[in-house]
Amino acid sequence: MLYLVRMDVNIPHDLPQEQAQEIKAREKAYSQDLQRDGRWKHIWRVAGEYANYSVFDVESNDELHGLLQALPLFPYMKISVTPLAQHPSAIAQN
Ligand SMILES: O=C(O)C[C@H]1C=CC(=O)O1
Repeated sequence: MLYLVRMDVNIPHDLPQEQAQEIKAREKAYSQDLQRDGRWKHIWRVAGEYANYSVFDVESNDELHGLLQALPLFPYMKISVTPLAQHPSAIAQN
């Protein structure tokens, strides 16, 4: 199942810089592991914003929720999820 996910990041200004850098490094490693195993299919920066649009390919809502909840930046993100279905006019099956 495919999901379009938007993540808006809002790290509090009073979080120590070193701690923020450590969380971002863990986030990057976690994200890249999921990209390598194929469950995090796309990640795009929203131009001009500390936000991304991502596409996940997972088995269920529960699996997606588990992956998102484990994001190191999860406490500092607003996340919105849109389930995707096939469009009848699409020439490619995703
Ligand atoms: O920078 C972001 O958009 C937030 C987050 C998502 C993946 C990652 O490495 O950082």
